[in-house]
Amino acid sequence: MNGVVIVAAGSGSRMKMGINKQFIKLNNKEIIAYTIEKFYKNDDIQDIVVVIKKEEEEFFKKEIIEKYNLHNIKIAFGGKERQDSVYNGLKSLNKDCEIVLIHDGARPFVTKEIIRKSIDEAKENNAVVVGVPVKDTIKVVNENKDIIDTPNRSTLWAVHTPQTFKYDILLKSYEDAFKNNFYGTDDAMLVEEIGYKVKMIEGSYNNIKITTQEDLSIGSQILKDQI
Ligand SMILES: Nc1ccn([C@@H]2O[C@H](COP(=O)(O)OP(=O)(O)OP(=O)(O)O)[C@@H](O)[C@H]2O)c(=O)n1
Ligand SMILES: C[C@](O)(CO)[C@H](O)COP(=O)(O)O
Repeated sequence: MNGVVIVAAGSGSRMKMGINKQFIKLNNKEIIAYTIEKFYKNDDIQDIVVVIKKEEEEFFKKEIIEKYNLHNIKIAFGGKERQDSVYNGLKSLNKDCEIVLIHDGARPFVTKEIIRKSIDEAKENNAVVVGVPVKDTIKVVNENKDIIDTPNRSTLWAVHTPQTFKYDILLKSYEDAFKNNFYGTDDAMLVEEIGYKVKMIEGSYNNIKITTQEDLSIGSQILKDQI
């Protein structure tokens, strides 16, 4: 059985619109509704957990679950950091979950192909993330903004979600991380920390995370192109 944890319990502080960015509408539909539907209308996925803020439960049930007729979606509640939210979602998955995908609620442009490829590769390789090669030259700077390094661009990828794992490996990585008070900025970091290899697979430059207001107009354009 394949399950997905969709994390949507952030605050959207960089969006600066005073609401959880996941409830902002793009072309008349909420961002989180697009994201859930990518997994809901997908035969490769049998179990869906959406992690939300406790105080947004009523709104989420009425304005997303009921409005878009979504059945058998499980709800878990988020924590302080993204990592806490993912862990709460992981614990709500069906006990016979073999492959788990972790996906940001704020990445509505994930495709069926990316989901399929992630599951196939995770079965072979235990742990995989999607990403894209960076197009810009990346500089490392110090606190004074002096450039201190220019890493070789051919080794650099920007990492997206889904990040996909054999369930047992991811659960163990999360348990160890909390034991050691280790916090990462993505799921793969926790798996790397306990010594597993994580494979990168090429995703799409359109699989953006809606983070700032600029991303809303980019997102509307991607939607038009996808229709
Ligand atoms: N405690 C948290 C923090 C983040 N997320 C989710 O993780 C994803 C990626 O996080 P990010 O883009 O940083 O979202 P926010 O935390 O909402 O945004 P910001 O950092 O601008 O406040 C989002 O779908 C967000 O809802 C979550 O479920 N729980
Ligand atoms: C997991 C992630 O989507 C990879 O890019 C990202 O790290 C989560 O969001 P944040 O912006 O780093 O909080």
